[in-house]
Amino acid sequence: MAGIQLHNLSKIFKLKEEDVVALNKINLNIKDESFVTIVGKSGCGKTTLLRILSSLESKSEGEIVFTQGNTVITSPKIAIVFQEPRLMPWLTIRDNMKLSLIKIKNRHEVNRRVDHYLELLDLWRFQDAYPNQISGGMAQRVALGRTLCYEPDIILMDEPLGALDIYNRKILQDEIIKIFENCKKTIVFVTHDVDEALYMGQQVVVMNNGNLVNHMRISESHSKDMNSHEMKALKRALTHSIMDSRIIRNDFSA
Ligand SMILES: Nc1ncnc2c1ncn2[C@@H]1O[C@H](COP(=O)(O)OP(=O)(O)OP(=O)(O)O)[C@@H](O)[C@H]1O
Repeated sequence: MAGIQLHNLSKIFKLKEEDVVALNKINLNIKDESFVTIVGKSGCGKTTLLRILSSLESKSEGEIVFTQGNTVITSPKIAIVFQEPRLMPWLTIRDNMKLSLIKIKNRHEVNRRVDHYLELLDLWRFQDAYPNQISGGMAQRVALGRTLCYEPDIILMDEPLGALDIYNRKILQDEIIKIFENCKKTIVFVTHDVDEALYMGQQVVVMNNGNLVNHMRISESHSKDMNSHEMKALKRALTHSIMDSRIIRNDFSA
């Protein structure tokens, strides 16, 4: 497990005509074993942040510090789940899940992990099927299983449920929460959906135009009633900060 501290993190894309500030000196502290959701309009910098955290993109300025308790660590295991499951069509579900374990030579350990996550994600019956024989929701569950097999310290999720219908979305939301509670990972989950951000996160971070504009801590329990007065009020406040680009805080490191 690992925590993440962002210090004045910036990303500027240099285009021919102009510079695009995708992240503007943001400061954020994500604690070890916490579930943080990031919500904001399209283009506000959510994906850029995840891509920098996972080293798919370089930062322009600032610092990222990974921690374990009070100790700074250099290279935590980080995995990313995308909106599309990105499965290999010529491999079975079982073999797709093994892909993240390619560096592990011990076959017993590989099978132990794959068996464990096939079971946990209720994919056991489908282990010999191919991706074109399963539904979209199930394919995303396989993508999640492949990530969990890797046993990362930090899981970054970029709109992982965005392509699913509302029913499968709900089921997977609860499964991801259950996995978080069982496996105690640090999860950073990006979504456009305010309800999803509130329902899933222990903390919700709002981004707007490359800035951090709000940071809410939600009650510890994940059994949230989205129709309660408290959640409705939080939803109103979140929506307001997503829509109002005048508010800029950028420092939520405390
Ligand atoms: N490779 C790139 N080159 C130039 N500009 C980029 C690049 N990637 C992202 N941007 C710009 O950076 C800003 C943030 O983009 P980003 O994809 O991080 O937003 P987002 O919040 O994830 O959007 P969405 O929800 O639509 O995925 C946008 O203005 C985008 O056009």
